[in-house]
Amino acid sequence: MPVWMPVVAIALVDAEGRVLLQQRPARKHHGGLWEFPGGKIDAGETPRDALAREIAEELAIQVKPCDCAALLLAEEAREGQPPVVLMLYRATCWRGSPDGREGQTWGWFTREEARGLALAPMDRELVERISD
Ligand SMILES: Nc1nc2c([nH]c(=O)n2[C@@H]2O[C@H](COP(=O)(O)OP(=O)(O)OP(=O)(O)O)[C@@H](O)[C@H]2O)c(=O)[nH]1
Repeated sequence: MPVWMPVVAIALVDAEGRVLLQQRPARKHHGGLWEFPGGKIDAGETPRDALAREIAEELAIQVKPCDCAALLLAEEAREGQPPVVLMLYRATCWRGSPDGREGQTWGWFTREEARGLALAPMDRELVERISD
């Protein structure tokens, strides 16, 4: 088992400054909570490659690795499991229209609206730290 779990996620920001958040499937860790799209980085992938892959799988949009800017880092300890280290990127351009390909509920939210969601713990902190 790895000693830590690298996870990559993205704040997709639309023309009105809202971010895209989606709800985790009930059966998964943090089930039902809202988070940024993304996932675990596979062996041999760079964070940006992992982002492009996850976003295409989850939302059917194409984000070029060069259009992703590194933004924030967060860590979460987990009982009996390796800690998660989440690398959050930001992008304002992509190709295609988001479509929840894994059946997830998703939407665009202002910071104020995001505060009202049941966010995953790291995401609650990240939403506050994203600058305007
Ligand atoms: N994608 C994503 N994961 C997050 C966020 N915040 C957060 O705590 N996590 C946690 O990071 C881990 C990422 O796992 P994941 O389940 O999204 O990754 P994955 O799709 O590659 O996993 P899988 O193939 O096992 O389903 C989970 O423990 C998840 O709860 C976030 O904003 N985005």
